[in-house]
Amino acid sequence: MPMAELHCHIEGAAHPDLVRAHAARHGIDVSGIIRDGHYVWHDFTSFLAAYDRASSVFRSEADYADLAADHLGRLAAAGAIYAEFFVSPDHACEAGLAPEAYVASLSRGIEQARQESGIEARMIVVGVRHLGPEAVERAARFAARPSHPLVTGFGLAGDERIGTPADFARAFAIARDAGLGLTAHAGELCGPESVRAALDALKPSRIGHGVRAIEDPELVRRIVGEGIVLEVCPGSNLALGIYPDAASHPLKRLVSAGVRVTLNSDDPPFFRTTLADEYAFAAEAGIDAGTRLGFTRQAIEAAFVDDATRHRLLDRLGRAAIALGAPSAGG
Ligand SMILES: Nc1ncnc2[nH]cnc12
Ligand SMILES: [Zn+2]
Repeated sequence: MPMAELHCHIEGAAHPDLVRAHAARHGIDVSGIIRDGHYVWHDFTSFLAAYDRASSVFRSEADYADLAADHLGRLAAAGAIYAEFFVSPDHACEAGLAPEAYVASLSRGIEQARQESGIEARMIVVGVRHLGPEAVERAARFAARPSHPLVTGFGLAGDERIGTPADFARAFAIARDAGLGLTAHAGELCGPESVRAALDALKPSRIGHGVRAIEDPELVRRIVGEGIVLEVCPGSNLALGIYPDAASHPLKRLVSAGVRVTLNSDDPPFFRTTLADEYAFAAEAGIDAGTRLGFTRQAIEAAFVDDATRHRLLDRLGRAAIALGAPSAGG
């Protein structure tokens, strides 16, 4: 099945073996976050701490170029034709690399993957919510510089329980004025009020997660009416205990309500998932192949790319669907 992804954190895509190898080179102890070849954490706070620690082992430009090429190569091998990933200048600074060098090296990884597999990719700079409005504005000012052609979006990640979306309105205004696409994590740890506040204050075209909007039918109607796209990450939600089991996850109910849904892996090895697993989750939830193909079309339609690239990707999707003998990816 041809796939596309809009929501994955690049450091969160790092495989534990790769992190261990870099950690050994730099003399960093990662025994507290990797055991038996898997990341260990027990709640959202300890997940974020493990994520920060894993991020700290990527220090050189080559480290990041390899990480992006490895991530995109895996996606392409599984059938993805397009991927956006989040990049965090704050994490690069923490690891001792200047944001410019960070984005330049990730861009090289994107170019390498494109040449090797044909996958197209873009980057979304994120501000980290729990670092506060100043840090998020700094990230927005960096994203707004016209010097990184593959940076096409700006977003808000981090701990949704800290602060309110209005705190970040200035950062989003900077990014909007620079012509960047906008997305914000909301409705993951917190409920529908958090999604509503993000829509009101930040005016993004996409919401990262947003699944807890399902708790408020009026908000679901607003999301449908305004054409807001949800970057749904079922494997992440289950791993973090947002929902106790697959049957409780609202993916199918969101689709039935008419919400524009995309499927995403968020931080795949942390949550023991892949993008292909997310599509398989949808199939197991009873979502038919045409609708699953529609998730890919939805992602390309909502992607932060220029129109020529979007048309090329839609064309490629159409041809892949025909080759599969798949039902239409309409909708
Ligand atoms: N699932 C997630 N939610 C918020 N911030 C994150 N940063 C990395 N993964 C995240
Ligand atoms: Zn995320």
